[in-house]
Amino acid sequence: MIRFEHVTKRYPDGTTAVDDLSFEVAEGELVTLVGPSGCGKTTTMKMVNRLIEPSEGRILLGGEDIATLDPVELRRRIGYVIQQVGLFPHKTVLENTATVPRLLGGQRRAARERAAELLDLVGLDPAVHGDRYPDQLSGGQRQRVGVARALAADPPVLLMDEPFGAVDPVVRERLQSEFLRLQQRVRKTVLFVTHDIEEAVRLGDRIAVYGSGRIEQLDTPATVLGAPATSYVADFVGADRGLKRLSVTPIEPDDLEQPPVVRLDDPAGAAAARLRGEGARWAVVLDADGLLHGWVAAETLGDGAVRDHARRMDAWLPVGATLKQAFSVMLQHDAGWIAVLDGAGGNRFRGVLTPARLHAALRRSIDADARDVARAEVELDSVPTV
Ligand SMILES: Nc1ncnc2c1ncn2[C@@H]1O[C@H](COP(=O)(O)OP(=O)(O)OP(=O)(O)O)[C@@H](O)[C@H]1O
Repeated sequence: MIRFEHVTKRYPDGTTAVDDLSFEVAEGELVTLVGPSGCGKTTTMKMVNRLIEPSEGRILLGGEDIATLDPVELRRRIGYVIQQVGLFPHKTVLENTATVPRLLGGQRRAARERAAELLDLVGLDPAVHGDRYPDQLSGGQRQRVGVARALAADPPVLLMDEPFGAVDPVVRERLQSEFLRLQQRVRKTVLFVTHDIEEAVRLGDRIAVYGSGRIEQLDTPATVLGAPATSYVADFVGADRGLKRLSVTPIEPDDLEQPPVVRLDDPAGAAAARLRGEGARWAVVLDADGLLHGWVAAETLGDGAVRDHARRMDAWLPVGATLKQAFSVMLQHDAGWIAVLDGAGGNRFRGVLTPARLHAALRRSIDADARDVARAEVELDSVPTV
């Protein structure tokens, strides 16, 4: 979808900001460009919407060489979100968001309806925030308006340059989650610049780690963290990359422990006998529809039904959530285990994750990468030398 072919940018003063860059961002893919200040990320991005022209090489968008396109026409196909959002201060939030559809010749009413939909999509209530002016919003809210405005012309491509850089870490994390959810719905082709490796890991389908003017490694977050291609990348992603892996390793059904399961309406005596027989100290409790209710300790089971003794357990996660989320939910609920349910609204109970299982899952993912690296080394070794 976006393809860089041997792109170099040399500024008039002789600085080579980007040096012979070749890579591709697939349709619907989000690639984060990450690296230290001055390594050429912004230059790379601005060449895509022709705010900067390359010195050599070419960039293709949907197969077309962008040098042959009218820049204004090109920019209509590309949403652009930057840190200093650049909203019009004298226009309301709704008017700001509706600007581009209006410029494209849309009717006022249709443009405003579309703008309201977009504000809703980025988590702002048009009825509450639509008529405010930018200086009546928080920094995080302004960023959301920036994203809504970039989406207004429904461009297939989004360029985002440190869009969440100016907000505090808590708001930033929330904006990231919301943006991820949004991207799952709209599936734009996105180039996202950040100098924050955590953000790059969290958002990117793939990460491009920049050295000076060059990409040192372009791969999935798990591979960049697990098998850094060079010592530069290893240094950049940091010594705590094992911890960062938690945020990119999903919970898989095989990671789960299967404790005994009882139903709310089961007779307590029978449940107690069963748990004794299995040597189990507790069981997960499901309701009549098979949905998670909570848990019950074997020693508390007396008369009546399981429901008379069961305790509620609200901490759960869907299959596919990350180990970091699991760890965080465990800490938040001070729980020794958390239930894992089918995602996608199914909510069927799949098993539980314990700290021991979490550790095993982390090991599994590290070992898998170690095998990949070993395999790559064997392949390298088998290349004949002359
Ligand atoms: N107009 C210019 N003239 C000369 N050199 C420039 C110009 N713009 C950028 N540079 C240089 O090109 C290099 C890459 O700059 P660029 O803005 O792409 O980096 P970056 O990775 O986006 O940095 P940051 O994270 O600080 O924004 C830097 O050394 C910068 O000083």
